[in-house]
Amino acid sequence: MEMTVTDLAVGRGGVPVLAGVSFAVGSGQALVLRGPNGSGKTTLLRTVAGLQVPMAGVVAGAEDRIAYAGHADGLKAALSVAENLRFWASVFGQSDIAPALAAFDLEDLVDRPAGRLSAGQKRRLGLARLMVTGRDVWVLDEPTVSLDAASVALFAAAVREHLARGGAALMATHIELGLEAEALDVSRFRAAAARMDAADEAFL
Ligand SMILES: Nc1ncnc2c1ncn2[C@@H]1O[C@H](COP(=O)(O)OP(=O)(O)OP(=O)(O)O)[C@@H](O)[C@H]1O
Repeated sequence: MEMTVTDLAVGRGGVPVLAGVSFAVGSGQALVLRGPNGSGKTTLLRTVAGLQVPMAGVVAGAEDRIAYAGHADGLKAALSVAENLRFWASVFGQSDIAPALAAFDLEDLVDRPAGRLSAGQKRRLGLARLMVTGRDVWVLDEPTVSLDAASVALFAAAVREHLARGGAALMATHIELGLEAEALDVSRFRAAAARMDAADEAFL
């Protein structure tokens, strides 16, 4: 399994943000996107995950294989931790939620409604959902936001396990996860229109 991104151009509100982006992520590999705030990491991840249409280029090899976790947790507040995970497992045709509960230290919280979890607990539940999708390619936008050091370590272990099983991960993060991951700075793909904007600002 390999996801290839070829000459991709992505934008927000019709304005090009990145252009000419090419990379590949295969089984057992992680690629970390770097770049300053506003450089286009979220826009790129959303496009790769199929949540928005590319302005040009192709994403191949990942059809129906991507599990996306973005800034919004997307949890159902009235459902318990276990019910949230069971719901997502059923959507993806899976049934076993026990490994996900264990991996993200959620076993003591199974019956608590998601709406009454702390921010870090919500994030752990949001990430645990990745494990019940059964999908190969995890596309993650700032997955460690709100996580304490112990939870970051749980997350890193879950990613490592996913890679060891032949999965792949593409993520934007400013945190060092201790993974053997390649890094790609998206700044070098900044689109021409975005550069023009910056130049205009500089002259004001
Ligand atoms: N909803 C939107 N409509 C129009 N422009 C947007 C929208 N969201 C973001 N942008 C702009 O698109 C550009 C890229 O934003 P993006 O969120 O992809 O960057 P990022 O690298 O993920 O930033 P951060 O590190 O702050 O999360 C920025 O200039 C931003 O202002």
